[in-house]
Amino acid sequence: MVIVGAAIVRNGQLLAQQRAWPADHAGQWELPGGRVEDGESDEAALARECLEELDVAVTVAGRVGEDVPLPKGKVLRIYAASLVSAGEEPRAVEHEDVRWISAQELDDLDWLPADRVLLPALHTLLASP
Ligand SMILES: Nc1nc2c([nH]c(=O)n2[C@H]2C[C@H](O)[C@@H](COP(=O)(O)OP(=O)(O)OP(=O)(O)O)O2)c(=O)[nH]1
Repeated sequence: MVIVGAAIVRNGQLLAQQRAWPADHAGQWELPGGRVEDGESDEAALARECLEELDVAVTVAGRVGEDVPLPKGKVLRIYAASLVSAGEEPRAVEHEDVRWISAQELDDLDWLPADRVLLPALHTLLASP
């Protein structure tokens, strides 16, 4: 099963969201996203999840890093993305918090373990023009 995540970048900053649940992951940070449903493309799943979780429309671009294995045979797959309307402010619909993160702050966040594996690729993404 594929879990897709969106690396949404605006003005050199990455959008991260803080989990409100389950208890053992509450407070930890992740990228917006979720499970790809049957018959759904990765891109469509990302667009749907960003609308549900952040109430924003996104444009999905290329892959970021490699698939990261998750427990129970799942994989985490990240795509670069951008807001359709750059001025629109994402809001935490079902999360504790949502925040724009600079490259300097990236390593200091308490990321979910799989996301930590992707930090080098996320640094590369933020460094690219
Ligand atoms: N969305 C997201 N999930 C992540 C990331 N890193 C990571 O390990 N995960 C894990 C946490 C969860 O076990 C799983 C995604 O679950 P989810 O609860 O966000 O997805 P979902 O809404 O589609 O799941 P569900 O309610 O259908 O069970 O992937 C990440 O960066 N973003």
